[in-house]
Amino acid sequence: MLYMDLARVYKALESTTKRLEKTEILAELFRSVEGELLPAVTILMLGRVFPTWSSEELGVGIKLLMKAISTVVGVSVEEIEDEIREQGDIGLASEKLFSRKAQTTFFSKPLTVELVYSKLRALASISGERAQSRKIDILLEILSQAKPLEAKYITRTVLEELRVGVAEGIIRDAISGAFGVDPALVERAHMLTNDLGMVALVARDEGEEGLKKLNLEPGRPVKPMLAQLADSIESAVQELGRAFCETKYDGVRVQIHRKSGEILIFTRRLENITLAVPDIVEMVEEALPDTDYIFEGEIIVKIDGRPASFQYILQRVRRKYDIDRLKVEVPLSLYVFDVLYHERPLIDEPLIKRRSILESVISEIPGKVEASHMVDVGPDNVEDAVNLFNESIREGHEGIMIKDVMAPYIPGIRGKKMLKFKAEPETLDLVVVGGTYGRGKRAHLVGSYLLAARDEDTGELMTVAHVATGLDDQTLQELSDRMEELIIERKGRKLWVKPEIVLEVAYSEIVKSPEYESGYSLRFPVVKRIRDDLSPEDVDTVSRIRSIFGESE
Ligand SMILES: Nc1ncnc2c1ncn2[C@@H]1O[C@H](COP(=O)(O)OP(=O)(O)OP(=O)(O)O)[C@@H](O)[C@H]1O
Repeated sequence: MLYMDLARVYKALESTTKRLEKTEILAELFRSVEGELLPAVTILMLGRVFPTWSSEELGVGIKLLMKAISTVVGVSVEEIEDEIREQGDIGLASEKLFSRKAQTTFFSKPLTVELVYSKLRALASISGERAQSRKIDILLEILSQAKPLEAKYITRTVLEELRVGVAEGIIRDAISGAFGVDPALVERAHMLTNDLGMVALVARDEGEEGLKKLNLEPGRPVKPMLAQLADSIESAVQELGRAFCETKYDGVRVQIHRKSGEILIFTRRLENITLAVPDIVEMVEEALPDTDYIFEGEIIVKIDGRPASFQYILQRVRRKYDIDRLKVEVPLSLYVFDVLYHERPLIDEPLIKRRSILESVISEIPGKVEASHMVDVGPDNVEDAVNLFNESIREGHEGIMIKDVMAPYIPGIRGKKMLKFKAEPETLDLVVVGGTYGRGKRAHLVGSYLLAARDEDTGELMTVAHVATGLDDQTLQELSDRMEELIIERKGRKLWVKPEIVLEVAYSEIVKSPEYESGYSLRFPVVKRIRDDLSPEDVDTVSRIRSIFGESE
C-alpha cells in the first residue's frame, strides 16, 4: 500500500471535525487494506508505532529529526526552527520545506506503508554506540523519498504528535462499521487486549465470534476499572445494597502480571515499570502464587510506618538509575485489592468471588504485601464503613473505596459499581499545554501553566485554565526544566509545549468562559500534585467538566 494513500487519509481526517465523517473515512480505509497490513495501518492511524503498553520507544527528539530534515532538504537547522515557529507545528513546517526542496527525487521509488512502518519500528531497536547516527540514517532513508504531504505526517508520527483528531473511540467505531461487528464487542476486545491493530484484524477475519474469544492474558496489561465519586458513604451503601469498603491508599496503581515465571509490573497508564521496582518483584515472588496471574494493587511509600506524600513514590516508579539506593531510602509497600486472572480469566466473576480467591492465595508479608484493608458492609452496618473511613484518614490515607460485591471487573470504564469517598474535594487531572515565564528574578521559571482537558471523541486537547499556585520553588524549577525540553513554540514570555506533564488541580468552582477552548474555566485553581503516573490520554474530559458544571448549577 502506498504511504501517499495513508497521507491523503490523514489529510481528510484533519479537514473535518465531525466524528461521523472521521469514522466513515477510517472505515473505508480499513476495508481497503489488504492482508496482514491492517494492524499496522490501524496503529498508524492512532499516531503510534507500538501499542501503548509496549516498552519500545522510537527515541527520536526534535533535534535529531531537524538534523535529518536539514540534510534531506538542504537548509540549516535554524531555518527549520524558524519555519516551525512560523507554522506552529513540525508537520506543517516539513510540508513547506519539502515542497521547496531543490533536488527533486525523480528516480525515487514511491514510499510504501510497509516500508515506512518497518523503518519506524527499526528506530526503536537501535541503542548503544552510534545510536544517534544510525537513527539519522533510517530517517534519511524514509524522508529522502518523501513527498511534502508524506513528510508532514511522517515527521509528526516520529514525534508522536499526529494531531488529526482521532482517538481510540473513533477507531473502535470505524472497525465496527468497516466489518459490520457490534461496537460493544470491539470495545470489550480493546479494553481486554489494548491492541487495536489485533482487534481490527480479528474483527475482519473472524467476525464477532473471534472478538468474543479474545480475552485478557497475563503479560498484556488491561485498562483499569475506574471509580466514580460517591455523594456520601450512606447513599453509596444504600444504592449498592452490599459493598466491600476498602481503605483508599494514596499511591500508584499497579497491575502485577506473572507469565511463565516472569513477573511484570505495569502502571495505570500501562507503562512497564518492572525494572524500577525490583523490591516489589521480590516481594510478590514470595507473597503471590507460582502460577500465571494478574493482580491489581496500590504501591505506597511508608516512612516510619505512615504513608508518605505521593511525590515520594514518583521518585521510584519512573526511575532508571540509582535504584538500589532508592530501594532503601524510599521503601515501597503493596496493597493488593483485586485479581483479574488466576490460572484463568476472572473478570466476569463477581467481586465477592475474586476477593475470596485473592485472600485464599496471598501469603501476606506484614507491612510489605497485604490484601487491602476491607470491611463487608450492608444497610444494617453502614457505621462500619464510616469507621473505616475515619480510621483510614487518621492513618494518613485518602478515604475509602465502596465496591459492589456482585460486580464483574469492567476494564476501562468509570461506572457506578466502584465508588470512592475522599476527605478532600474532587480534583481534575489536566495536561500542561503551555505556560508563561515569570518576571525579573523569576524570569527563568515558568510561573503559570496553561492546562487542557481532552475531547473524548477527537482526542483533541481543549484549554480550560491557567494555574499559578500550589508549587514550591524547587518543583517550579523542575517543571520549568521539563517544559524547556518540550517547547513547541515561544513568543515573548509565553510558551507552548508538547502535552506530556499532567497536573492534578483543585479549584473552587467551574464557570462558563469563552476565554478557553473548552468553553469552561476553573476559579482559583491550585496544583495538588504532578501526576507522572498519568498520560495525556488519561486526563479528564471536557464532558466530565461539563457534567460537574451541570451538577453545581
Ligand atoms: N483499595 C483500593 N481499591 C481500588 N482502588 C484503590 C484502592 N486504594 C487506592 N486505590 C486507587 O484509587 C483509584 C480509584 O480512583 P479513580 O478510579 O477515580 O482513579 P483516579 O482518577 O486516580 O482518582 P484519584 O485521583 O481519586 O486517585 C484507583 O485508580 C487506585 O489507584
